[in-house]
Amino acid sequence: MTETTLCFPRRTRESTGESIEEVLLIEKRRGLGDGLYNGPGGKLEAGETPRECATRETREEVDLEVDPADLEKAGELTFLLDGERHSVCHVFRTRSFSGEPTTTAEARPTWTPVDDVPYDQMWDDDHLWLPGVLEGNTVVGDFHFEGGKPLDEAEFVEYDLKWNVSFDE
Ligand SMILES: COc1nc(N)nc2c1ncn2[C@H]1C[C@H](O)[C@@H](COP(=O)(O)OP(=O)(O)OP(=O)(O)O)O1
Repeated sequence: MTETTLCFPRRTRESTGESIEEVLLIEKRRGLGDGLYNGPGGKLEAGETPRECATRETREEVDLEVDPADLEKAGELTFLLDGERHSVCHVFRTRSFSGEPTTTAEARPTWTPVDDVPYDQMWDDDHLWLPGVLEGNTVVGDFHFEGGKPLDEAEFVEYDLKWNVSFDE
């Protein structure tokens, strides 16, 4: 069972008198979920906390600096494959970052209006939990996939969600 992270940087952009709420998404260019839109993130390395992992992955994937202490835990998602726990993903959001997101070999970043998130080009479970997370809620979820590895070729079959949970981290 693997622990992973996702980080969703947020900003409010002013444009011709309008405030536009945006989230930084990446188009993943390799690895699990290649070709899908997601937040920056990846697997925890030995000795790393989820916050440290989210910070490192955001730097490595899009060259954006976030401080682990500025990350707000927004979700804990368990992905099950054929009844076995495949991975647990710690989801963070933040409005505090420095630098400009940059395309790397791993990811192509795009500031995306929260009303225009391309759920049809994301993992099948994302439309169930990401809108609530982008509205400021917290969530714990179990997502069941079937059909064998890799996870991104398996079929999403069912889920269970609990909203507005508290996280100690
Ligand atoms: C199953 O649904 C998923 N939804 C979303 N939104 N994100 C997911 C799902 N399953 C996995 N992920 C995320 C979790 C991680 O951020 C990445 C996968 O990370 P992994 O580490 O396995 O893949 P790589 O980026 O190739 O590896 P590195 O850690 O070496 O960067 O997908």
